Amino acid sequence: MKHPFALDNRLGADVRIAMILLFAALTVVGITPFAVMRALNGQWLAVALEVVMMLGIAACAGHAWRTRESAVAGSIIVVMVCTFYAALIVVLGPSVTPWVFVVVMANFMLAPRLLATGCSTVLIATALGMTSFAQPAAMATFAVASVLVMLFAFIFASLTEVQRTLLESLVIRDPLTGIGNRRSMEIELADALKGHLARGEPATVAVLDLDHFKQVNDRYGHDAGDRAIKGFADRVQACIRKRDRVFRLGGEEFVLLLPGTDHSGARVALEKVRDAVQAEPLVDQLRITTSIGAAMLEPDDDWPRWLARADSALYQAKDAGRDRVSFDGGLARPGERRLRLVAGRSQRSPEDD
Ligand SMILES: Nc1nc2c(ncn2[C@@H]2O[C@H](COP(=O)(O)OP(=O)(O)OP(=O)(O)O)[C@@H](O)[C@H]2O)c(=O)[nH]1
Repeated sequence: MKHPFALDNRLGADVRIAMILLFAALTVVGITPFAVMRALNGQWLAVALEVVMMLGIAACAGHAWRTRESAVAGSIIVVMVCTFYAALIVVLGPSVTPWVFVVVMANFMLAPRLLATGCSTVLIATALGMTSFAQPAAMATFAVASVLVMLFAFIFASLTEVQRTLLESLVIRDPLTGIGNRRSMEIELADALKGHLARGEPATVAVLDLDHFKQVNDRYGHDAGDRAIKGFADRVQACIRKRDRVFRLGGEEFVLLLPGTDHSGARVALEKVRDAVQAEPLVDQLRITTSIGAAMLEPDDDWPRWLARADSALYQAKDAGRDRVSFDGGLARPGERRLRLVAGRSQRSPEDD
């Protein structure tokens, strides 16, 4: 199964792929004239190193573009470029040493900070050890300048990472409960559906709705209602397996994804959740029950249909008296359930509660 917050990976991967493509393009534009010049001077070893490096970068960029797998491609480029530049410094001497600054900056944009720091340190050490500087002061200047560039790049990469994490959490997390929001549910449900259908594994999705929640707000205030919603999310998370996922769909409605779980397994898991919710007050002395509708994945499902079947079952649970688990596929045929879903939404009134 994919990472719980698949969108995190997508955001990160897209930025890194953009950096890899930019780096590949700039490398070709920046290095080709030097390679031509060296070819004219007969420096064939250096030309060979530069051409092989450009081809390697282009291959990694192409792989990243095709597969959207940016992390490995970025790391390979960093190791490769540092190795080739260390070799070029040995072959060509001080004339290529200034490129170290560019490579160090690029390292932190393409690879994780630890790898970038390691490779940059090795490159700087090689440049210091293999370059014959005119004076000790020139060597000291190069050493200090390159370490400062590495430090700035490290700090910049760290700040970018912090901002990316913040952005991710704004995009995919529900701010009240801290669990995944509707957007992350859509991504994970689509991924789970594809994976489970391909492997022929069962999976169940459930829609959970707090009962008579309007009365909670009306009697105890919106703040108590908010705390109850948060308490509910915590309670559900505490009694599900690690690979199960819970999302807040909106309001007092939640979605629970149970991968690798068939009808009987889901029945046990969902009864456990239902029981845990009503067993203790969610907030202050407030005891709330929950109704749950569930649907097992069927071969011709897409994720909205799968979810709609669970939602339809939720209305059966509500109609049957609440505080219960209902499975899709009971009384009505699919067409009828869909009609119930639409009608149920618009016709329910507070008096029903
Ligand atoms: N405190 C709080 N209340 C919310 C939030 N989102 C939705 N609600 C309230 O949840 C209530 C949902 O009410 P209804 O959809 O009528 O359902 P219900 O009262 O739970 O009744 P049943 O679902 O039929 O058992 C409404 O009063 C909403 O204002 C929220 O984020 N915080």
